Amino acid sequence: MTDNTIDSGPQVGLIMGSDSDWPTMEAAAEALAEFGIRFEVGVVSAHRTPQRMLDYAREAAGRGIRVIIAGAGGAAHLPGMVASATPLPVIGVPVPLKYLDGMDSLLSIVQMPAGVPVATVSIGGARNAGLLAVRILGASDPALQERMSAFQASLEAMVLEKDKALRTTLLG
Ligand SMILES: Nc1c(C(=O)O)ncn1[C@@H]1O[C@H](COP(=O)(O)O)[C@@H](O)[C@H]1O
Repeated sequence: MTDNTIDSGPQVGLIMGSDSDWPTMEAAAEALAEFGIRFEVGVVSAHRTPQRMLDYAREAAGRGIRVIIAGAGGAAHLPGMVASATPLPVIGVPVPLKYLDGMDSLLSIVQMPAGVPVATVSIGGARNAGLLAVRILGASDPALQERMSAFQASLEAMVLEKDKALRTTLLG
């Protein structure tokens, strides 16, 4: 029997350690929306709400979530801790803060011990996190994969257009 609740529920969980991360994380939401991906957004902190973080990670797969994007700044333990408590793929976004320019977040997220992977994008790379989530979902959804291919073709067309414009400006 089909579980309509799961089929129509969010496919991606977009979480962040604080609402102050939203200006960075918003780009992930935009990318998901561009591809028509159903997603949920929430603040979950390993440091400040450890029980909520564990509950979220343990229940996500059962609710129909298929990919988790987790953004955090500073001592960014959220993505790794979530990955430790779910079998779902977790994409970590290092959020740059006032000090250390996000290097602290990047190193906190990327240096996971073997066995507990977090797919880490660049500092502030939330758009790529959203696009990576689309690609993961597209691996089992040919129509979505086709849309990703079309998006990639549009990138190529955009670059060729820029190349043409630059040459025209420089060479007349
Ligand atoms: N890195 C974490 C975690 C965590 O990893 O559990 N929880 C909050 N934070 C981060 O603290 C920064 C400052 O948060 P506030 O702006 O709320 O003080 C944010 O970038 C957040 O992701």
